[in-house]
Amino acid sequence: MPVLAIDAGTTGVTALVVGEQGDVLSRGYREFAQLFPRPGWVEHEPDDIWTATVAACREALAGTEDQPTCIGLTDQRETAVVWERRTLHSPRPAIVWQDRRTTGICDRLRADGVEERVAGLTGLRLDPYFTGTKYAWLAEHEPRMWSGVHDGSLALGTVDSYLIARLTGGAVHVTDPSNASRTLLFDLEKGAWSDELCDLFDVPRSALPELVPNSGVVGTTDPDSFLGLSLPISGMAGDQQAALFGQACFSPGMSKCTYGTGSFVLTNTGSSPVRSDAGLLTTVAWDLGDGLVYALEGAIFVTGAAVQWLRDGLGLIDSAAEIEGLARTVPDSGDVVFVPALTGMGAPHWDPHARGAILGITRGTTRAHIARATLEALAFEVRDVVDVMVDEAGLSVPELSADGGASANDLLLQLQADQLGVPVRRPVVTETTALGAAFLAGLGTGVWSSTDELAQTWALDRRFEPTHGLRDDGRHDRWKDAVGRAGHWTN
Ligand SMILES: Nc1ncnc2c1ncn2[C@@H]1O[C@H](COP(=O)(O)OP(=O)(O)O)[C@@H](O)[C@H]1O
Ligand SMILES: O=P(O)(O)OC[C@H](O)CO
Repeated sequence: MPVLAIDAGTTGVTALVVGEQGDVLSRGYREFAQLFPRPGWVEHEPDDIWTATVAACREALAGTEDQPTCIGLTDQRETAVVWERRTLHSPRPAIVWQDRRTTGICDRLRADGVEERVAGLTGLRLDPYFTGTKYAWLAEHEPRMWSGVHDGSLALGTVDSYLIARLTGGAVHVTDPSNASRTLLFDLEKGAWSDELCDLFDVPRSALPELVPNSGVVGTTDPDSFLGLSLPISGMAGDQQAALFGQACFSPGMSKCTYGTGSFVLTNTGSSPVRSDAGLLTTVAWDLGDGLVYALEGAIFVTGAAVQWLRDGLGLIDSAAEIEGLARTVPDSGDVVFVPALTGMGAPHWDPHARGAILGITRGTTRAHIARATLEALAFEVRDVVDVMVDEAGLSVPELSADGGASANDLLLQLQADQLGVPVRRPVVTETTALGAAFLAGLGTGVWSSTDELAQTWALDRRFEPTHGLRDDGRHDRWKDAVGRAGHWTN
């Protein structure tokens, strides 16, 4: 009884048909347009996301004889979508999580002294990253459109809610606690929308989706809207939480890092939310119907994107995969340090004014040293987050499970193990966001009976052991020094 998993990511939609052994039977993928209407603004056309979703699913379904019995959905989180309840069309593009236009709103709210209260309720920070600030911007700048949100003709939601509305022909308006916990509108401990936060961001509670658990049937696809299929939608989660689930990190203390455009480290902390004053986010991992499970998260904005910049900005490599061979032609970075703060810094520094820096260049520096310094930077960034988890939050991280596009890079994962001083393990299936969505959906319809059964499907591809002595060889101190210099670069 296979499951169709839809991963609606930031740059494209992946669809997988997943078999009962957690194996991938077929795949589909479609990119969609990234819109940059002004510097620092990032938008998506919701219709484009929907069209890419249908096309990716069509491709995946055509690739296997085994037809799925249910659907799981995971999404890029935080992105704010508005649509007409009646027609399902959007009056304006979605404002993407990467969009920085709400920096001024965050500064104003901070000056009003509400940050501590907001952080206390949500486990997040006042940062343009989060959905509530984007709604507040729409309320302020597009009041005519926003009156439709107040009068009930327009619905609000993140990409999960929007796609479920489209899949069900408008019959269902839901979200789950993992996505809701990224909006700045969700009370983390109560597990419910907060009226106080809705007032603060000028969001009518009635425009928000209904909260449902991450696993269990929430609706059925409308055959007229979705490929002639009538399938139960029975699992959903934000993509980083789905990856934690797909890595079978079901017990407190288990950690994963997804290396994509950015990197996201999540540690399962069980039924109690663990707070951080040092730059980590407290978030809902999932609710399987028996209470909230929480995670501590380090969200790093630029990691794989730095590799893309070497390819597209500098032309040092022709493909992302080439970086490994190039970096292996030198034994080390020759004292070059690259701080890839290309769009500011996320966890644990949270400095939107930081910019990238390459330090330590000499006449002997080659493109191979820059490539190696880039991979070292990715490993340092993740180490900084894990160090805060261990030193400030008191968590133990005895090993890290790696996934995502850049986890194909063996040198990166070896550098990571060396920096962390603990093993890094890579599963056979590294598309863990989609896999997690499939697991949640299959649990919701009885394809799998328990998380114990799911844990059996986790298969090791390779384990990277730390090299003795490299964690404390002085390179990380030089990195920290360089990070300090890259900070507060713009006004
Ligand atoms: N072999 C590799 N080494 C380093 N980075 C890589 C490699 N392959 C892909 N990447 C990087 O991984 C990212 C793509 O990973 P993916 O998981 O698809 O990201 P996303 O879900 O954020 O779109 C790109 O930023 C790319 O530069
Ligand atoms: O779509 P991705 O894989 O870049 O992930 C985006 C994150 O969920 C943003 O918080």
